[in-house]
Amino acid sequence: MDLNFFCKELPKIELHAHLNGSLSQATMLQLQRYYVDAGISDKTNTFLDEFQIGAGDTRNLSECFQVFSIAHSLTSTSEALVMATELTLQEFQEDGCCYIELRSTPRDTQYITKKQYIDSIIRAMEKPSINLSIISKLIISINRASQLQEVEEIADIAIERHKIHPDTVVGIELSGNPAVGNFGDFIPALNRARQSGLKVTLHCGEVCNPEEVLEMLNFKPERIGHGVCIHPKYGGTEETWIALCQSKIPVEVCLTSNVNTKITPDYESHHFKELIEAGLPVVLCTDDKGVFATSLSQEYRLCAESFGLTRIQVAKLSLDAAQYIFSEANIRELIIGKILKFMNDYAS
Ligand SMILES: CNc1ncnc2c1ncn2[C@@H]1O[C@H](COP(=O)(O)O)[C@@H](O)[C@H]1O
Ligand SMILES: [Zn+2]
Repeated sequence: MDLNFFCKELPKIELHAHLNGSLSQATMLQLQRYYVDAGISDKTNTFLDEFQIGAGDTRNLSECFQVFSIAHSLTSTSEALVMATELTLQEFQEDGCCYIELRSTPRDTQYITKKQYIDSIIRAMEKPSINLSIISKLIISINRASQLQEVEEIADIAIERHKIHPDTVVGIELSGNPAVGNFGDFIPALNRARQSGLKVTLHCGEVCNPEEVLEMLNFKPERIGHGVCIHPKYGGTEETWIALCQSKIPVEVCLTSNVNTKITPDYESHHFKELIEAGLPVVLCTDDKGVFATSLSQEYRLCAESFGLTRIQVAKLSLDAAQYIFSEANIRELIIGKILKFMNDYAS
């Protein structure tokens, strides 16, 4: 079986995808059309080209964060959010993804409140207007640039919505420009969310900041995103690496995101290798498939090619990912069944 085809057909699990960064060009065009038809848009139209950051792009990590405002201007109403969520879930499904934990940062817009923002995504996940078989869950994001009052407000919304929709709202996370804000300031809100039953994942080690990495690992999140600057070879220290190895916290690995934002020089020198060699749990993820022009199956293929993985090793990555989802055991069993069936069919 051709590797491309194998990676696409393999039932996969996406655990690190930002809604607004995941919008494809096709979805953005459809959203644009919706705004024009509804008579509520005059912006963004000419900027869609600037949304993609491919290999060789000269933007640095901080500059990359500016592109999200283009997507944000296309997800400012309830209808647009429902559309954006449904179309994105459909794309992941068509790429062979059977389970996704999509994440997004609630925003007050000209048209909706933060609560309405979250409720629109929940509605699209629980009662989609199109036929979707992919299992979808929501992780609510807090942006590191937010003021403390806003952080508490988002934690409150996450706690409240988790109570009403415990099977849909499964986690809370910290993201945004890693050069901004201090992790310590977010601990009280994250602790409250955790006490209410929400799982926690943190963007960790996207820039060199060993003190913060240690603080984050001490917090014992259920997962971390990226984990680049943890190994001494990549901007971490002996101490941060030992702390990660001892913690055994699963790392959401985003190969193309790290290469395109130039945190990692190329695929072959990605810290995926060190993580695997140390026996640490990893999950391949896309981060922002729209911004970085990738897909989950492409991430699997790139990983297989860069590190010389066999088909069984590739399938095992997806199977292992089932252990780190935020959903209950019954969902885990369901996904494991799908992946094992694929592996058995492939072997026979
Ligand atoms: C490239 N690495 C990254 N590092 C940190 N945060 C990132 C990110 N990529 C995306 N985001 C976070 O996700 C938001 C867009 O999706 P939502 O509006 O939440 O759906 C960005 O504004 C940023 O806060
Ligand atoms: Zn991310």
